Amino acid sequence: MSMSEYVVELPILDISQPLQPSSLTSLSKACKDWGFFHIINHGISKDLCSQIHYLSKYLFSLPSEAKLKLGPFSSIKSYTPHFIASPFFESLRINGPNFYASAKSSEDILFDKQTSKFSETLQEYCSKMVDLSERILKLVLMSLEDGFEKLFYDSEFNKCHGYLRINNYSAPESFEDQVEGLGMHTDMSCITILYQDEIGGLQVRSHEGKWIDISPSEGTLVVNIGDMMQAWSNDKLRSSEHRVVLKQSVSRFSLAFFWCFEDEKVVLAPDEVVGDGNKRLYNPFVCSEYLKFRENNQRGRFEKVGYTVKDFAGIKSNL
Ligand SMILES: O=C(O)CCC(=O)C(=O)O
Ligand SMILES: [Fe+2]
Repeated sequence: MSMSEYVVELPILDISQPLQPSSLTSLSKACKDWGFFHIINHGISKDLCSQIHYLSKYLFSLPSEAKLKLGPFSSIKSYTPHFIASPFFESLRINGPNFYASAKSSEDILFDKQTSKFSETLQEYCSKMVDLSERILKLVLMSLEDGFEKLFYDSEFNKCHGYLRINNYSAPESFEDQVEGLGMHTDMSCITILYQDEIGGLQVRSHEGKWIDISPSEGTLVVNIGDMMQAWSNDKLRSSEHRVVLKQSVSRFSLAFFWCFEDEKVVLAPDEVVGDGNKRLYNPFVCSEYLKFRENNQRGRFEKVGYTVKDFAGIKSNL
């Protein structure tokens, strides 16, 4: 077996300029095979990411009692403490469309009304993410077939909304080589845009079940396809299982922006997307029903996610 079987070259799209046909071809292949690709020249400065990292570090360093005022059993529910996703993972959620207001309601509870740039900074980051999500989604549609972005963006994706998860991974002390910071899962979004710090540890699962590193690279953001797009595209786009592994004594930080269909959306691949003579692989389903399904299957289990959109809405005779 040669080493090359373990290495994957994901395309790096320069999204500051129109994509060349060859870039569209590699985008289309990456979305089908891996559901992951990279973007550069995206307009998110290193400084903005460092600022959020710095402000978040302070936030996560607060005592648990303070953080637990933000959830999961409080009315605001923006905080996910350790031992829900994994012993090493905690996160804060910022909801759109008014990201400022969402960040501010967490900030006011945590920071005792003292002024910080937390909400302003997150508003800036998230509004840029909204803009990026729209542009990237159009490129993904275009990669399915030229013209699909015009045919489907406004009719199918105009009510999409976004939310950000600020992910903080604490350093494992254990002497095992690999500890899961976030177990294997698929994202429930249409697409996810991820900033990861320089530590690494994000891995995507190949069709054969091998874990492949998605290494960080400065100035690069990771984009991945979520379950909603997998179902909507009738499996022409892949929502891959991925996870985060941690190194001993090293903490890690990431920002995951999820761009999603509205809750009441009925997800159904259009005929043009399924294509003549192809079988439809999913029954239509309401977005919020799938979110509920995942929540119920996930609660209290941090080792594995076992259930995806295939289990929920996949047409059984095709499985
Ligand atoms: O922290 C990361 O790099 C990945 C996070 C992730 O997959 C998620 O939040 O869904
Ligand atoms: Fe994820």
